[in-house]
Amino acid sequence: MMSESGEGVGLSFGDRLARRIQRVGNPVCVGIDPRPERLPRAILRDLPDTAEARAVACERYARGILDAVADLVPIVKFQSACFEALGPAGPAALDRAARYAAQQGVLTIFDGKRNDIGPTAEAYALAYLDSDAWRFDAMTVNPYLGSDGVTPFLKAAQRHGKGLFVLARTSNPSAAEFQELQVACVSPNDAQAMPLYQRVAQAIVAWNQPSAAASYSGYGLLGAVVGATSPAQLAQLRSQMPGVWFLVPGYGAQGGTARDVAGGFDPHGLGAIVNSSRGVGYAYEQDDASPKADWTELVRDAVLAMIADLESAGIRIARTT
Ligand SMILES: O=C(O)c1cc(=O)[nH]c(=O)n1[C@@H]1O[C@H](COP(=O)(O)O)[C@@H](O)[C@H]1O
Repeated sequence: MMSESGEGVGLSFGDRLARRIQRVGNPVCVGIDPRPERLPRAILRDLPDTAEARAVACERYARGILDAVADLVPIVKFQSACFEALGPAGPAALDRAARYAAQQGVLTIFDGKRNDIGPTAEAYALAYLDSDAWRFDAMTVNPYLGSDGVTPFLKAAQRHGKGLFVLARTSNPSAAEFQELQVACVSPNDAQAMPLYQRVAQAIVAWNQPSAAASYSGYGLLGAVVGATSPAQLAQLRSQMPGVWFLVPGYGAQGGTARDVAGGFDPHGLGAIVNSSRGVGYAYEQDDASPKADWTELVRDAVLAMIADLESAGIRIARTT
């Protein structure tokens, strides 16, 4: 079973992402993180005060964003927490929105940062990658439990041409608390200490190697999440992790700039997707006085501005047809 997007059906996730980025000519990932209190007035107007109504409103918001950007960007990322926060109706709204995204031809990431012990990870992999229950092209995974917690996702992703983005060096203020702890490897031959995120990066490279070697683009099915808020680590990891896609959150609302993310790309402008959720999805809040009637036009303008900003930092991708 491959992506419903029809984008390069038959190709691995790494190749499908490369192809789609080259088709649209930019590496922007639009984050869809709906917060009921921040939805556009046009959606909030006459909204009944029920959980079901809020979930339908968030779905309308997600569809509005997709209508505005699906032809512009390679990929979108749904923040599961924002839908789960709406109660039982939230995940159902997420499912409808994700299916709509697939119909629009844009690739999709389920951002739920899932993991558990092996057998439970298998159940998560069954839900998000193996079965028809959810239709996403990729998902985020937390590697804290070690390789037996990641392997079920890896195997399911391989079976179905899907992708994984594994947390490596996250964008949040406390990221260094554990991720930069110096760890020594168990083998006495390998006594050199390194930050924990570097050890995770090494594991990601090893897990990714077979699919990268078999790909056309050189990029495998695994990605690493590396925040825009640590540009030095991002650039260092790029050189250490050839063939691994980066999902780079933290641009915009968290302070990351185009210059900060530039080190995440390879010389061809591939290798990374840069996420912006609030900076794009709530662009209409900045511009209440805008003569543009439709909030989705302001969201589209924000994406065009982000693309131009990334280009100004040298992130350019040659378009292919
Ligand atoms: O995996 C993620 O997407 C993620 C990892 C990380 O290190 N930092 C991070 O911000 N994210 C997610 O990326 C999005 C960032 O949102 P904005 O700060 O509004 O652009 C949110 O959905 C976060 O949960």
